[in-house]
Amino acid sequence: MEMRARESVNMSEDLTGAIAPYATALHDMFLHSHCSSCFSKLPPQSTCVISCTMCCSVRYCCSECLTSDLVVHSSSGECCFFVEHLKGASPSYVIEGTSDLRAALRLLYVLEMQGLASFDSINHYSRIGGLSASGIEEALEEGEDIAERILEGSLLMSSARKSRAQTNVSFSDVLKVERMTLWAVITNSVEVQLSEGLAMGISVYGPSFSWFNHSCFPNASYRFVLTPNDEDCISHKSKSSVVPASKGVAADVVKGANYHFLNSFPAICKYGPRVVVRCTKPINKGDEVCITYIDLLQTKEARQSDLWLKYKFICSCSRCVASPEPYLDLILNGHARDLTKPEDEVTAPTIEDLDDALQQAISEYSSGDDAKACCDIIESMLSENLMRDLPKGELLGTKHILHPLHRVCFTAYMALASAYRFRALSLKTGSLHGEKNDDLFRMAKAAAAYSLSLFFLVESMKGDTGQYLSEAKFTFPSCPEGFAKHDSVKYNDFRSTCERFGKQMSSLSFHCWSFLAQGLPCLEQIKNPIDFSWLGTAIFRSPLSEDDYANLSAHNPTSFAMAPKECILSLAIYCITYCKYLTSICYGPQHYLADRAKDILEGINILYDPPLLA
Ligand SMILES: C[S@@+](CC[C@H](N)C(=O)[O-])C[C@H]1O[C@@H](n2cnc3c(N)ncnc32)[C@H](O)[C@@H]1O
Repeated sequence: MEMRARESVNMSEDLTGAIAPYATALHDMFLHSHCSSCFSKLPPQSTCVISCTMCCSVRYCCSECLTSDLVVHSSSGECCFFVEHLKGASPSYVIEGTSDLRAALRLLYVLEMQGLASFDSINHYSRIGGLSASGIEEALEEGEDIAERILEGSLLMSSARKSRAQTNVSFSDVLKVERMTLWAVITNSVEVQLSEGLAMGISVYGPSFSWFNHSCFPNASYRFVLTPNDEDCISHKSKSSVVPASKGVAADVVKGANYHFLNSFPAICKYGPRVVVRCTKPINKGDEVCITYIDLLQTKEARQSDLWLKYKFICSCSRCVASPEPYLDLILNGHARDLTKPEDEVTAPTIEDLDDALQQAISEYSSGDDAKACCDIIESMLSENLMRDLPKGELLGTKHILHPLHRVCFTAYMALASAYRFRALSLKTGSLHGEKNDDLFRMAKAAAAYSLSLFFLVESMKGDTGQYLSEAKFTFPSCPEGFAKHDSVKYNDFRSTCERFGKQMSSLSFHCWSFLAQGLPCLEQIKNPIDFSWLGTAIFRSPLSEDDYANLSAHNPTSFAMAPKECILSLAIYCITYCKYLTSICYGPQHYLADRAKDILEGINILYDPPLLA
C-alpha cells in the first residue's frame, strides 16, 4: 500500500488532519513522570496524579485520562504484565524497555474488540488491522536480536493476556497473532517526540498514517500534537489530501483491509499524541507521498542497513536507485577524498576504526554525561587524521587520513557541537565568576564553531544547485520573518530565501571564522570554511564565483567593518531566523520550535536600541 496526493499541493501544507492513534505506550523511563493516557508531564507532588491501584506502574494526570485509558490498560493484559510477568522477562527487555510489547498488547486488544484481528487477514495478507506485518519470516529466520525479541515478547504477551482479569474476547492459543502484532508494532510504530525534544514513547496509527512508505528523498514530514492542550497545533483540515493506492496484487488488500471502515474506527485513544502529515515539497496530483523512517544524512549502505535491521526491507526509492550516485551520497561516502591523497592511504578498515572510536566516544557521552572526555577523544582523533591544507609531503607518513567532508567528520562535528553546548550549559548553571566565565565563553564559542562547520559541510552537499550561494542580498529586516507567518510557502520563495541566507552566512563566517576556530586545533587547520575548491572541479562546483571570492578576500578580518562579536551575533540571528523558517515549513508556524526561536529573537531585540528586527 502507499499514499498518493489526491490533488496538487504547495510545499508546507498539512496533508492530513490530526490522526488519533490505535495504541500508544510511554517508554519505561517516563512511566512515572508522564501521563500514560495523554503523554503530558505530570506535575511533581501533585495530589491530582492518579496511579493504577493494581500495578502502580502507570500514572494519569486527571480522572478523565484515567477513565479513558484504564479499561485498555487492564483488559489488554498490560496491568498483569507489570504485576506478574515483567520479572520473568530477559535482560534485553529489562534494559531496552517494554514499550513495544505493551503497545502490542494494547493494539491487539483494541483490534480484537473491533473484530479486526482475524486469522484470514493475518494469513492471507500478512496484515493485522490493515497494518503490514510483512518481513516477519525474514526477521525470524535471521535469528538475531530482533528474532529473540519477537519470540520472547510474544510469549510474554500471551501469558499476560491469559492472566488478565475479566474478558469476553476469545484469543488464540497459538502465538502467531501475538507475534504478528508485535512485529506490526515494531515496523509501523513511530517514536513520539514532544516539546521536550525527547522520544517519550511509541504510537501506532491506523492505515491513514501507517500506509505512508519510506523514501530517502521524502516529500513529507510529520509532527505530533497533544489534545486538548495543543489546539493551536492541530490541523483543522477536514479532508485529507492523500488517498491510499495499491500496486499489483496488493489491490486485494484495500478491499480486505477495508480502508474506509478502518478509518472510521472510533478513537480508542481519546487523548494521546495525534499525528499530522505535512508536505515539505510541492507535490503533484497522483504523486506518491513519502516520509522518512530513518536518519537521512547517512551513506546509502548505512541507510539500507538501518532499514533492513529494523524493518526487513530493501529501499527502492529514487535516491537509492539513482545512477550515478547523487552528489550528497558521494560526499557522505567520502569518495571526494581521493582527489588530493594517495589512494592507498585511506582504506575502508581505517575509516571503520575511526567510526568505531567515534561511536564509542559518543555513546560514553550520551550514557555517562562525560562531555569533556567525548570532546577530548574526538578532537584528538580529528587533529591526528584530518587532511586539510597540509602540504602533500606530510600526508605520506600519516596512517589514517580523514577527508574533512567525510561522514566521520560530519558526525564528529555534530557530536562536538552538542558536547560543547552541553558543557557551556552545565557551567551556566554554576556561579559565573572569574575563570568560569572564560570557560563558558570558550565552550559556547567552540559549539558555535563546530555548528558552523556543520552548516558548511551540509551546504557543500548541495552540489547539484551549483551557484547556490551567489547573487541575492540578505538584509535582516527583510529576512523570512514574513514567510514564516504563512502556513504555506511557495517553492520559489523558499529557494530565494535559502540563497539569501547562504550568501549572508558565507560572508559573515568568512570574517569571524579565525576568531571562532582559535584554540580548536582541528578547526584551526581550516583556513576558510566556505572554500571547498580543493575538492577539485570534477566533483565540486563552487558555491561562489571567482569574483565573489575575490571580493570576500579583499576584506581581511581586521579591515572588515564588523567586529567578530557583532559578526557572531548577526550569525546567531540569521541562524535562529532560518531555523524558525524551516520549522514553519516542516512542522507548521505554531510548532514549539518556531515559538522558541521567536522568543529568543525577541529577547535579543530587547537588548538593542534601535531594535535589530524591524
Ligand atoms: C509502515 S509500512 C508502509 C505501508 C506498507 N507499504 C503497506 O503496504 O502497509 C512499512 C512497510 O512498507 C514497505 N516499504 C515502505 N517503504 C519502502 C521502500 N522505500 N522500499 C521498499 N519497501 C518499502 C516495507 O515492507 C515496510 O516494512
